[in-house]
Amino acid sequence: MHSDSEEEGQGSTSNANGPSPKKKRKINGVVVVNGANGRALSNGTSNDIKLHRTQLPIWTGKAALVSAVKNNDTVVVLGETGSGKTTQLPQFLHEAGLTRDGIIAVTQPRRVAAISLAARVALEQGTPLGQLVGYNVRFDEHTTRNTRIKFCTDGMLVRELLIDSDLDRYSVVVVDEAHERTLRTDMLLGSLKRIQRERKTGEKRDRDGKKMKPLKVVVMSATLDAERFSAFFNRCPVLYISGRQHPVQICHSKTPVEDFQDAALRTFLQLHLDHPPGDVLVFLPGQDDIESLAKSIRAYIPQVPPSQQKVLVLPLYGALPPEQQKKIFDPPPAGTRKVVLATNIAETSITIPGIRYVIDTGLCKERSYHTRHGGSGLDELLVKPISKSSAQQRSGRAGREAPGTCFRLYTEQSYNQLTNAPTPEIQRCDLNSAILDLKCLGEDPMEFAYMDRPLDDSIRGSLITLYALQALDSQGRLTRLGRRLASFPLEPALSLVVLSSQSRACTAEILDIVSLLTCTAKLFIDNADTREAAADARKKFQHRDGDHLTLLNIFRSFEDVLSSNLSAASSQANGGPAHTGSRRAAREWCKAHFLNEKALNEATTIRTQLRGNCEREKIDWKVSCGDDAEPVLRCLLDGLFRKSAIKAPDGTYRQIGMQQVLKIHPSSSLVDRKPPTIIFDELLITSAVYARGVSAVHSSWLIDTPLLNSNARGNTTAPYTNGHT
Ligand SMILES: Nc1ncnc2c1ncn2[C@@H]1O[C@H](COP(=O)(O)OP(=O)(O)OP(=O)(O)O)[C@@H](O)[C@H]1O
Repeated sequence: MHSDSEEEGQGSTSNANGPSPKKKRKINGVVVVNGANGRALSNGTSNDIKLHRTQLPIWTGKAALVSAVKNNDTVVVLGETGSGKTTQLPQFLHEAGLTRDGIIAVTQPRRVAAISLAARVALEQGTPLGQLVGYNVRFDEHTTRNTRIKFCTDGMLVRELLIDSDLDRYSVVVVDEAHERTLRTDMLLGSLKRIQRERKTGEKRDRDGKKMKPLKVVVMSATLDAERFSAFFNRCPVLYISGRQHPVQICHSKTPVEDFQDAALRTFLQLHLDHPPGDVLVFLPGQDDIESLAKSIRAYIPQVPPSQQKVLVLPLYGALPPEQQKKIFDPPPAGTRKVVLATNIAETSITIPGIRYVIDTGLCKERSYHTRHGGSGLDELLVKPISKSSAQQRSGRAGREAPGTCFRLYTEQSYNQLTNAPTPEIQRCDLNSAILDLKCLGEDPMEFAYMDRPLDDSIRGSLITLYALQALDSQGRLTRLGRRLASFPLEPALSLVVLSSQSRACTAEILDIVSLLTCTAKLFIDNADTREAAADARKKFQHRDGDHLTLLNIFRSFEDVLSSNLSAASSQANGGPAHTGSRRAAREWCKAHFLNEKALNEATTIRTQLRGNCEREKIDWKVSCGDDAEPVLRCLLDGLFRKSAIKAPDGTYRQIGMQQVLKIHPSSSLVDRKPPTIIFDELLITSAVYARGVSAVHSSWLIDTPLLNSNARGNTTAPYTNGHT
């Protein structure tokens, strides 16, 4: 099946893709830390844990690392996967007294990593999670006043910046997995540079007027482009931790793979039958691929010899509710092989106990945004080959606790042709929210310290959108409305929908709709075989004005099922635990209507948070417009006016302000009715450009939208082009 086997080795020899040790020493201010190799960790006693810590490659470099951080504002730390960077460095700094004046924040691109790392480090420190060591991710925070090491998503730290622009509670910020270059990581890097300067020069004072303590920054990754990060932070020192804990044998496909699903299935079955015990982690591009491979594995397993039929298949993707995600960390029943089917959310930082084998399809899903005319709302999720750094991270997951093997379902030649690192997200995503956050931080988005600057067209497009949303005034200054919009954990356009629900007296309806629009899990779970049955079952929810009000009907019917089966109705009204019987009824109801219960539960959680946001903004979220659809549609139009379109004589639509030609997606309830004017949630390119999530609005309502008003004034672009083009 596979050949071209090579080993990504142990000890201080670097792997084929990394720089040679000699070259490493040449880099500006470099300190080379040589690591030792370790034995597998048992998860058990404190002695085991102490022993494990001392055996990690990073351990011998402890003193050098601590002194480098003490003596420099910023250091870049580069080390192989599993060398101990993420779990140990924060503990070293804490033990060396760097938390006396503030907290250490350790940022992660993904919430699952932040939560599991906090749990691990709390265990290593021998304290309950949430005390000395805690975490903060969207919709979930476990910290106390005593927390000194806080794992958080990069997005949460950016949100904290909006409240405390100097991060004065923090003494050190560790930006982990910086090579992933998420939008929030890049925003953080630029902001941290500013904060360091302001704290150092005394430009900003603390609440008592005293000069603030310097902020230390540590930028970490296994694979990042160290010199670029060093150059960005004024040529700061780079520290290398050489050595990984356990070797990983790499096997490439001999020939190119045509069908990655089929290849992943075969590879899994073959290794399951031929290889010694050990759990398996398979990397796939998306949720659909995961569900389909899970189905195939479950279908094939009954055909293998009975002694080998014990296989536990566990999915892992972003939209999966946290309690389901956590299951991957549990040991499987005795004699069972666990196989985790994951997207790239399992690629960095996390250690899934038991994993000895990785199967890497070499593919991921990447979002890219069309910047034309300031963003037509055309967001594409494309399956793309991963980068070399992702491939290395993926293989690294096999050698966390013991030697492992990684089967790459692509040839060595294909591997060599991969790009070194992914394109920074800031250069391929919608920037509206990021630019609004920068404005709230008092930054000029055209002058911000980007590591990689987005296209000027993208920045300008977002400025125009924010102006049209009235988040900025004609001078490009942040308005009071803009600051309010930024206080919601939503896209600015949806924040505006929520805010305008106050004056239109329909906040209850709008929060239900926006919560469902925001949740990550898919609501509709039909496939080609069940599409007709699903459409029939859901017909009763259809609203004549379109998909948004249909969503509202679905959410409300779901809640009716829950509450009519609740023995204690009050517990549910508070968002408290629902009765098991009502849960069961809700599950069956969802199944009968081909709806994803997870999505509805997620929307319920989001709504609870949004209600909290409304309370802080003094908006009464209980106010309802009853059965009147008009206020709801008008609110949606207030925020989504850039996603409105008018019917052309040929039955297609023209997006207002962009002239984008589009059609209504077949999944919409309005596909046959084709009303004269529509709003939509997103555009999708397949054989044509389709609008999805469509509602009918009155053409006359468009007159009131900021888009037409500002166009009429002829000045949508004027304030931002001067001096910036
Ligand atoms: N949750 C966990 N359960 C068991 N062992 C763990 C856990 N987290 C970390 N470890 C152990 O600690 C080692 C070091 O993990 P750590 O995350 O610090 O490495 P790293 O250098 O940051 O790697 P990466 O860049 O891949 O995240 C792992 O290889 C593993 O042996």
